[in-house]
Amino acid sequence: MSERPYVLLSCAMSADGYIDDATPERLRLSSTADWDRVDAVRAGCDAILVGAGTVRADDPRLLVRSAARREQRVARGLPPDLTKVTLTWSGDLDPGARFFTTGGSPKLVYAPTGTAGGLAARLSGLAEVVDAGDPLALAAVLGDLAARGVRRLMVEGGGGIHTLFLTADAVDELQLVVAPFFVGDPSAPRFVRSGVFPQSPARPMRLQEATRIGDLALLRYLVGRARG
Ligand SMILES: NC(=O)C1=CN([C@@H]2O[C@H](COP(=O)(O)OP(=O)(O)OC[C@H]3O[C@@H](n4cnc5c(N)ncnc54)[C@H](OP(=O)(O)O)[C@@H]3O)[C@@H](O)[C@H]2O)C=CC1
Ligand SMILES: Nc1c(N[C@@H]2O[C@H](COP(=O)(O)O)[C@@H](O)[C@H]2O)[nH]c(=O)[nH]c1=O
Repeated sequence: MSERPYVLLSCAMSADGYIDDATPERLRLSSTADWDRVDAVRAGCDAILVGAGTVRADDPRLLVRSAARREQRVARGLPPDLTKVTLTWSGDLDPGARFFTTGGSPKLVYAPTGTAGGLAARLSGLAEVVDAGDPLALAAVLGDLAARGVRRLMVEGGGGIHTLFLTADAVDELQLVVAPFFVGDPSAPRFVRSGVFPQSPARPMRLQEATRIGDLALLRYLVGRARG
C-alpha cells in the first residue's frame, strides 16, 4: 500500500462481540468516562471515518465534544473539528444527515466511479465527493487522505468498515472497549463480519495496553506494520 495515514480503529463491543443491538436506537456500550476517552482520541486525530451504514443507522455528528479540547486544537493551529470521511458503494446518503449538516470542517465522501457523479450533484455544497475508482480501492482512499494532509485517521465503525480495514491490513492501532454485558442476538451487528484476517494466530496483534475503565476494559493493540 502507498503512503497512508496512521490508522487508529476505535470500537466498543459487548462481551459477546456485538457493536449494537437489533433495535433502531443506538446501543450505548461506552460509559460516560469512556465517551470522554473517545472524545480525547478524536481530538488527537486529523480525520474521522465511518461507513455509510453507520451514517444511516446512527446519524452521528462526529465532532469533538469538549470545548477545552476544541480550544486546544485551535491553539495548535488545527480546526476545532476533524475532517469527516465516509465510504459508500450505493450512494445512499441523506443530505440532511448530521454528518453533513454539523461541524465546519471538510466532509469527504469516497464513492466508486459509477456512483460519484450523481452523488456529487446531490451533495453539492455539503461535501466533496471523490471518485475512488471502480471498484473503490481502499489504498486510493488512504493515499488521497494522506495527500490532503491527514496524518492520523480515526476509524469509528461499523462492522463492514472494520472488516474492510482489518482484512486489507490497513490498521496500525486497535482500541477495543469491552462492555460488561451480552447482546446475544445473532441478527445484531458484530465487531467484524467474516473475512480473511492477516491478524491470524500466525501473526497476532501485540497487546500494548489493558486498562480498566470502571467495569469496562480498554484493550489497545498494535497491528500490522505498527506491531513490528
Ligand atoms: N459500538 C461501536 O463502536 C460502533 C457501532 N456501530 C454500529 O455499526 C452498525 C453499522 O455497521 P454496518 O452496517 O456494518 O455499516 P458500516 O458503517 O460499516 O458501513 C458499511 C457501508 O460502507 C460502505 N462500504 C464498505 N466498504 C466499502 C467499499 N469497499 N467501497 C465502497 N463502500 C464501502 C457501504 O455503503 P453503502 O451501503 O452506502 O454502499 C457499506 O454498506 C450500526 O448498528 C452502528 O450502530 C458503528 C460504529 C461504532
Ligand atoms: N455506540 C458506541 C459508539 N458508536 C460510535 O460513536 C458514534 C457517535 O458519534 P456522535 O454522534 O458524534 O456522538 C457512532 O456513530 C458510532 O460511530 N462508539 C463508542 O465508542 N461507544 C459506543 O457505545
